[in-house]
Amino acid sequence: MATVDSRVPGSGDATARGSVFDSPGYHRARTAVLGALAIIAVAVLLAWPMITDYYSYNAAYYNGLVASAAISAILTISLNLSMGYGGMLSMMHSGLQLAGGYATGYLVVELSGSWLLGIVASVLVGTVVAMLVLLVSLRATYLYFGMITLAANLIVIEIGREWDPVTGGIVGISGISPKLGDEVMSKQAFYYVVLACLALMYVLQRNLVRSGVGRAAMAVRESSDTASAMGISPSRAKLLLFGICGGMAGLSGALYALQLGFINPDVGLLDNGIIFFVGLFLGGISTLIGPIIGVGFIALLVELIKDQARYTTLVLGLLLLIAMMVIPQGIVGTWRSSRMGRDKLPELKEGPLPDEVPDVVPEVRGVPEGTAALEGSGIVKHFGGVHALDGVDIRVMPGTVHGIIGPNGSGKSTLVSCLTRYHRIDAGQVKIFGTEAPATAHGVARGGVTRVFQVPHLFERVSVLDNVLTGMRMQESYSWLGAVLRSPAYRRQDRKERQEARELLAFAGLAGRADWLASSLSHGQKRLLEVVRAVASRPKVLILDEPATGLTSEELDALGRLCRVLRERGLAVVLIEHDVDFVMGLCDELTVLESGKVIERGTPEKVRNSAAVLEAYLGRPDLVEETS
Ligand SMILES: Nc1ncnc2c1ncn2[C@@H]1O[C@H](COP(=O)(O)OP(=O)(O)OP(=O)(O)O)[C@@H](O)[C@H]1O
Repeated sequence: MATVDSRVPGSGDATARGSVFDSPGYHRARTAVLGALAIIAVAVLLAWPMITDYYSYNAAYYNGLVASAAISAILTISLNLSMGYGGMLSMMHSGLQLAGGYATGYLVVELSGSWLLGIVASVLVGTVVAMLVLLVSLRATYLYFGMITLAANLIVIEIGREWDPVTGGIVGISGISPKLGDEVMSKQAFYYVVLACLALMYVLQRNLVRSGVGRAAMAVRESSDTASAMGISPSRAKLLLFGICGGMAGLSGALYALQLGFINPDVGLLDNGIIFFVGLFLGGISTLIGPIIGVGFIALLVELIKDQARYTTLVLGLLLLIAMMVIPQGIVGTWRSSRMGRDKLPELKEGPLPDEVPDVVPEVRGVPEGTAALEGSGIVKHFGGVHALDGVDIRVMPGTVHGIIGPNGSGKSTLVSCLTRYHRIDAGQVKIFGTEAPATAHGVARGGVTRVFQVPHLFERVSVLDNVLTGMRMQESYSWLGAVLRSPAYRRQDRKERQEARELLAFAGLAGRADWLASSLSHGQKRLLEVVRAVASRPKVLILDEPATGLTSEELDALGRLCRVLRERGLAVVLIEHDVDFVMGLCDELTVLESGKVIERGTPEKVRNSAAVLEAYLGRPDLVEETS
């Protein structure tokens, strides 16, 4: 799932046409200029040791300056992954850097190990510490997670101060140097090591963010309920991402210790972490290049005011304040959302809906005769004194559209939440194709039951296409390492998924919107997109909670057509809906609830004529007659 910054063009007003910024010529020129600037920047960085050697008596100082900025950029990329893409407020990044620094320091100085081994150890230590902290705070919300990481940061510093034999106590460890054979590596050679690490971490971040692994993490950031409905385990997604962030922070700690030759508890102090936060927000959080640009800018600024060093903190504070007030999306985010920086949207191609059903639409065959796709027996759910469900039985057969109707507050959504394990049931049993349903919501999704919520739960800040791709997460077989290394298997699957996602969008009449931000869609299109995303997860049972609300007649047709296709393909579709015409025209069977109890079940014909329904559900037989 890419974010606004990285690839997704435009926002709501992106339809504006006619200005020079929308012309293909401008976009070609912009790409050429940005490409040239990137090449110049890389060339300057690569030639930096030679440049400083030639122009300065103090080459080592200027060399070290850029190396330090690069090390900070690595840590800021890690912070970006955690806070920006993962939505996890981390206040322990300087502590992770410290832990990484200790690992290298101990290995190189105390155990006389190689610096390369030290780096590996630092990455491991950073990963383990981050994962441990995440494990104890799995249920913590954004702010509480932040406070737990703050506590963890203090603990790491304190351990550093007290664990003398390993950390050297208050004094720390000194004499940490990268050696090649018996010789200490030159500053220039080490500069290139740091640069290579930064390039690697940038690529790691980019590949991760653009893969299903990144999309899963961002889905959890947006809504863990929705992510669960896609079969994504929020805990696993967070653990993986924060573990990777910890490894990166550990790496920056190793490089820090190797560059300066020492590590002590002060490195972990939050004061030292401020530069990473300022760099991240100034450059642009949730943007790929933002952390590097932000940190680079600050490094330059700090150097320019070094004669007034006592004002550095004040300047950084003011800079952050101004950035937040003037460019809250940071330099890169602001550029990307400006007319100059925005990508050109493809022309909208609104044609007739394609007739051919895309292959990605799932198919369910070979279910033993009489086996229900989804079955709830004796479901009881109380919220305190409210008896939301009181012994509800429901059997949804494959290859049918099953409607659940009833007046407001009758328990329809609660029933669905119980069947999909979003609610813990007080009594009863849930079965999927005859087998006891898994205990967790994402387990149920993995068992083939996907749910679309009553209140839209789209991933608004990403593209329409990326929303659909997130739905495909369950089918992705590559590992995070495969995604980072862009293995052939990953690239094959990625290509296939993108093609399938576009076909599915076209089938639902959203072809022209694939590259739009989800937030820029109309209400009806959003609802439709949610259904498409759910279909992309290839469910065997699809539950739609009031999907028709706010849809235009064309969108309603597209939704009805999709539901019929799913039924033909053997899926069970569960439909909660107040639009009586839509329900009666589409459903094979209905379950009618009232005050948490089933008052009728059967064909639309039977329900339409049921006295209990006329009386209890509508309370207005005249209305039913009108709609029949
Ligand atoms: N989390 C909750 N806490 C307390 N009460 C709840 C909760 N969720 C639902 N209820 C109550 O349970 C009952 C059933 O609610 P539910 O939302 O399932 O009804 P519904 O049939 O889906 O209604 P609607 O058609 O308005 O969506 C209502 O009385 C509602 O107030």
